[in-house]
Amino acid sequence: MKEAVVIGLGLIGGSLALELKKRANYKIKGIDADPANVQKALELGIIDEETTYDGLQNAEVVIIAVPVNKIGEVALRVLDCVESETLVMDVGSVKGNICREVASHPLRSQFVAAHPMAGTEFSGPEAAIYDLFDGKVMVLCDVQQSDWRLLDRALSISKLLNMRVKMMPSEEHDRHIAYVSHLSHVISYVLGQTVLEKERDEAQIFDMASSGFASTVRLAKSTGTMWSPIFLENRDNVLQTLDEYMENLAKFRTLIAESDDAGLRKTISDINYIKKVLKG
Ligand SMILES: O=C(O)C(=O)C[C@]1(C(=O)O)C=C[C@@H](O)C=C1
Repeated sequence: MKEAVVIGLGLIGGSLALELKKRANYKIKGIDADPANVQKALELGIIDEETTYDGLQNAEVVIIAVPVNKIGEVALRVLDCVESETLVMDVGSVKGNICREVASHPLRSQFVAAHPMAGTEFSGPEAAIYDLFDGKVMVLCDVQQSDWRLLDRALSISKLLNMRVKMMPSEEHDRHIAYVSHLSHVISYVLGQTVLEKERDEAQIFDMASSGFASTVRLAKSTGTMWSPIFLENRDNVLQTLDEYMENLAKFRTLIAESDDAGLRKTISDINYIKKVLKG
C-alpha cells in the first residue's frame, strides 16, 4: 500500500489526507505539533496513524501543511530524513521564502513548492472537506529546481484531486497572490473591525446585516495563526497592494464627498468588468 505522510493536520492538510485516502487508497500517517489535532484526525478517520520524523522512510509523498512561517524549517528537517525516491511538497500560500530556504539542501530536487488555490475561513482537522480542491488551481513554483520524476508525481496528485495546474516562478506567485488572496483578507479583517467597533456603541447593528455584509466579511473569520504569518512572509508585496488599495479608496471617498454621481457611475461601471474576468 502506498504511504503518504501529512505534516499539519488542519483544513488543507486534513482535506488532502482525505482525498489521497479516498481517491487513491493511500495509507495516511500524520504529524502535528498539537496532540489534540492528531487525536481529532484519528477520530475523524483523516489519518490512519500518527507518526514522527523517524517514520518517513516508506513515504511516497510527504505533504507539509503547517503555517507558512514554519514551512522552511519543517521542509529542511523532512529533507534530512527522507529516502531518495520520496516527493516532499509544501502547500503554503507564500512561496519565495520557502524556495530560498530549501535552495542549498542536497535533496532540494525532491522538493516541489505547491499552492493549492482552495480554502475556507475555518481551520483544524474538523474543517477538512472531501472535494475541497475539485476544479481549483494548483500552482507549482520554481519547477526547474525539482527532479522531473518527482514533479511528475506532484502533477499526478494534482490530477487525482481534479485540479488545473499552473507553473510559475515563486517571486511572481507571491506578487500575484498578494492581489488576489492576501489583500482580500486584509480588507475583510478591517471591514469586520470597523463594524465591530461601531457595534460596541450601537447594539443591534448586526441584526441588519444580510448577505452583502456576510460575503464581504466571511474571510474575517479566518485565524490569525494562519494569516499573520502569511502577511509577514509576503510583507513587501502585501504592503504594495495595500498602498494601491488605499489610493483607490481615497479616490472613491473623494467621489462620494464631492457628490460626483457621474464619477461614481463611471468608476463602478469600470470596476464591473470584474464580472467578465471572474465567473460565478
Ligand atoms: O476561500 C477562502 O476562505 C480562502 O481563504 C481561500 C484562499 C483564497 O484566498 O482564495 C486562501 C488561502 C489559500 O492559500 C488559498 C485560497
